[in-house]
Amino acid sequence: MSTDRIKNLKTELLSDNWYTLNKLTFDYLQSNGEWRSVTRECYDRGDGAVILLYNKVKQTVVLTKQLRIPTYVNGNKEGFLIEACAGMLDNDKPEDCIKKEVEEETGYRITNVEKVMEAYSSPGSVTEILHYFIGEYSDQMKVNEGGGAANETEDIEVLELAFNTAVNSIKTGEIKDIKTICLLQYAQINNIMQ
Ligand SMILES: Nc1nc2c(ncn2[C@@H]2O[C@H](COP(=O)(O)OP(=O)(O)O[C@H]3O[C@H](CO)[C@@H](O)[C@H](O)[C@@H]3O)[C@@H](O)[C@H]2O)c(=O)[nH]1
Ligand SMILES: [Mg+2]
Repeated sequence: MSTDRIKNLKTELLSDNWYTLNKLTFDYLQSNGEWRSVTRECYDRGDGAVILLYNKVKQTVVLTKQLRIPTYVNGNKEGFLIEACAGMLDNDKPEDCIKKEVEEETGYRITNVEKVMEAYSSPGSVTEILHYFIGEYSDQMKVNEGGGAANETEDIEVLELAFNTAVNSIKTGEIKDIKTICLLQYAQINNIMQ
């Protein structure tokens, strides 16, 4: 990883308690032609995958609701967040990861998923790139209650909402998660419910 405008990149570990926080120091060639020394903290939690589960017949989507403590300490009163099903890749390919997460978190066993985009989640400070999928679900695909993997400490509520209600919840502020907003708007723009 090198460009003509970055040199002498040094990485200093600040924390590897759960994920990895590094302090990066480098020389940066500014647009005005001068080199400047820059320091940035950079949090590495690995990459992730997210999916919008949708049903065209019922005009519904399946979302999850769970405690997200960072939102609790930043303005989210009860601390719970409505999100599209998502998980961290660990060592899986994005497509395998997301199918596994769907079954663990929502209880649906789906076979077909479509990748629609990938995007950095918070590029000023977090390394994560997120792989975005959509996938159709039906009642017949339900194989368990969902709620999260048994060996993890997840406590996830599964929500089945009318697509229009979900989209409207962006306006009301009830849905306030960026990956979920991206997928709901992707669905709207591309008319996937039709
Ligand atoms: N002990 C401990 N456990 C943790 C910690 N951070 C996360 N975990 C556990 O690690 C697991 C992560 O669950 P996943 O379903 O794989 O990930 P996610 O939290 O849903 O992440 C998804 O959404 C994030 C937020 O948008 C994304 O950042 C991520 O890439 C992914 O898409 C959960 O059991 C969670 O409790 C921590 O600091 N300590
Ligand atoms: Mg998850």
